[in-house]
Amino acid sequence: MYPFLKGHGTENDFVLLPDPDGAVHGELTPERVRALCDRRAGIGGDGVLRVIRTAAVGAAGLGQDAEWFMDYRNADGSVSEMCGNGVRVFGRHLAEQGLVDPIRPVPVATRAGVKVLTFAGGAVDGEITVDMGTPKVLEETTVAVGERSWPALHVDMGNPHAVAFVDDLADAGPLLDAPDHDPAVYPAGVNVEFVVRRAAGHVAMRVHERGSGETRSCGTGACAVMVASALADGAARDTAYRVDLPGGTLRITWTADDRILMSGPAVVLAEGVTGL
Ligand SMILES: N[C@H](CCC[C@H](N)C(=O)O)C(=O)O
Repeated sequence: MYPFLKGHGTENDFVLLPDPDGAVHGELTPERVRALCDRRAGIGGDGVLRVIRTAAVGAAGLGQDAEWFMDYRNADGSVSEMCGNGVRVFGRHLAEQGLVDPIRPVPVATRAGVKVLTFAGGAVDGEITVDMGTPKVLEETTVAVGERSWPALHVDMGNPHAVAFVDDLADAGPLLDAPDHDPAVYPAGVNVEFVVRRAAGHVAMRVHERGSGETRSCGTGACAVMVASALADGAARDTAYRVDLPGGTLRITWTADDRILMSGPAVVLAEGVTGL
């Protein structure tokens, strides 16, 4: 039997696997990840966060100045470079276990480089702000659901996103399958976000996540939505955007020195053991 915990950030939920030296869980096969994320026969989650020391993770961690590495997997077992909601839950777990001190900024290594977390008021249960690094704004493309298609902006947050503005979030339909996208633009698949404007500096979105389907929230996706919205609005840097998702709200700022800061909650709600 193996230890696990369950957590979420704005209802993007994860199975956490404590594995500090990589000796507990062995190889995290896609089959095992799928079994863990299965909402009927497993624990259930949009993804898995393996909590492992950077020194134990091998090449993916090389050169990263952080003690802990977030080994993220999507619910289908695929590997992704980064998970914004996941890294907040990851940080909350480390702080609750006394493995990091929330008084000081906490660096976390990922496949998209080191992300630095700041706990509001230095409190374990405080809102967490993540420096998500510099966004890459790439080409205009299109996405489609059934007969309907929309222009979309390719934004890379360490993982790939396509952001499409719609008149009504219901226009995107049931989002049961991945929206059609250009494989030449997204050879490794894509997270697709649909966004509507609510007011100046305030948007609402839905997301179909690569490897997990439609989720209640996507942190990197909310950052990509904010970037596309700020560009479309001609917003000044350091303008804070409110991004409403089905699972909650994230606050996102694009700084004058070209970094994206994402603030939001993180909850670890259960722990147990599993034979999966
Ligand atoms: N499905 C995404 C990874 C999880 C991103 C999302 N859960 C977040 O909070 O950023 C991908 O394959 O790039």
